[in-house]
Amino acid sequence: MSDRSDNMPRCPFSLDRRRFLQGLGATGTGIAMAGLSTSAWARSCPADAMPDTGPEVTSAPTSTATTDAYPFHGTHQQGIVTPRPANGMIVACDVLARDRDGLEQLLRTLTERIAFLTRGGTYPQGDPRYPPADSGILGPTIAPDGLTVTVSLGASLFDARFGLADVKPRHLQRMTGFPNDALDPSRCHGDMSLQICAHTHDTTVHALRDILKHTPGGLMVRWKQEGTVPVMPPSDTGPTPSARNYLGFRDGTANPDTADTALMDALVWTGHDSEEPAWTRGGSYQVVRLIRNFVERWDRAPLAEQEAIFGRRKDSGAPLAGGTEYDIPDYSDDPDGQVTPLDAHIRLANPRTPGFEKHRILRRPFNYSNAVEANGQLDMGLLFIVYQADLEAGFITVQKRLNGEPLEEYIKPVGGGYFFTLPGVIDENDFLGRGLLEAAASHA
Ligand SMILES: C=CC1=C(C)c2cc3[nH]c(cc4nc(cc5[nH]c(cc1n2)c(C)c5CCC(=O)O)C(CCC(=O)O)=C4C)c(C)c3C=C
Ligand SMILES: [Fe+2]
Repeated sequence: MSDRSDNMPRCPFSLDRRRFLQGLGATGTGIAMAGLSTSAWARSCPADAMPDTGPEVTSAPTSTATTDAYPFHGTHQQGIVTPRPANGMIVACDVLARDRDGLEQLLRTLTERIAFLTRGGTYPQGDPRYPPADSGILGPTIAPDGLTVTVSLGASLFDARFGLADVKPRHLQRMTGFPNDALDPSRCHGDMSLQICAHTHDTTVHALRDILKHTPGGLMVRWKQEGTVPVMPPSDTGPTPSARNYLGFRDGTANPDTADTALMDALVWTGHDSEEPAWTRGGSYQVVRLIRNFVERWDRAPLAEQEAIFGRRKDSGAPLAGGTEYDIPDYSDDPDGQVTPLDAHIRLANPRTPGFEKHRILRRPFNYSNAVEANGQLDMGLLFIVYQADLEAGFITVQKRLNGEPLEEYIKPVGGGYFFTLPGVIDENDFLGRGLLEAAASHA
């Protein structure tokens, strides 16, 4: 029994509370049903049950995690033009908050947790009568480890619940299937996506568990996909270093150069279009696609066919016309596709014709390897993540061009969603989504 006698809602992590939630069934739904706001819950937590968000890391981390840290505050969120680390995951969530105040509380909590997790720090031991402040999977000192957590919103968040319809990003829509898709509804859409990336896998898992622990009644995970990319040697000179995908080809080669800020303003960051709501400036459209690779079939396909399908050499990643990986393909002297087939993946995705520049997208994919299918086939593929300033001009245009490509014999999109990545958090007084909520309030 608890020794508390006041009428305040108890700390969400107390034993009593946990039993209460178990009795209700699903954690988040239970809280929502019980009519408790996350803010009331947060207020009821004793200070020593909450992590210390103050000091920078001073002691050496206990794991192999690194002390690389990306600054949290800025015009844009991290995790978009940030170099792709070895581990990434997308967690699509439904928002359980019941009104705009609850949504604001959720966004403020996310801001506070992500600011802490990406900076790192040490947790207090706390009162043993309460659950520990942290899962403990990284030890007592949390190293930043190159962690980025990128928060994006799905079209469903702009339904009637929060009164945000009037300020929805212009192109944000529910993802619909393309001809080769076999979308599994349980792996599609979501009110919010969290892209969590770091050098080590444990850091991403720790961040997710921390965020979920601090947002009871605010978020419920809908689906999740983890992925990895091989770490590339420093000798790699590409603008966004490529890494081999599970079809054995170098992936990322022809990405737009993330160091070119004018190019990023044109291709990746939203808000340069006067028809978008002003609050979207500094955000980006995020597309997530879970694309299964039929690796058993692929591994039996001739090398020449594989290279013709992509339009690149498998060993070096160079265009079929020759040169080295980062040489820009030129199709002008190959109008009939004698060297690079007209339906090669890279030629369809970017024909390099005048005016096509505006359709370029920033790809940030990870390879995934899940369990085994019932028929014994490996469930492997690409956690395809792309960012663009304009969803229609970017992914949707490029995917329509790719519809029917020869690669489709070896791939099957099975899930994903469209999201809008919120602009960055400027300083300590700002929080994720502040501009959106202020715009909605002034529209009312
Ligand atoms: C709708 C956009 C795209 C989807 C979906 C997509 C799936 C997909 N791609 C690969 C592997 C490679 N893609 C490569 C290049 C490339 N792909 C897209 C777009 C989509 N890919 C673009 C825009 C480009 C760049 C084209 C260019 O500008 O030349 C390459 C070549 C190397 C590289 O540039 O990264 C590979 C390899 C897989 C396996 C896949 C789905 C499973
Ligand atoms: Fe591709």
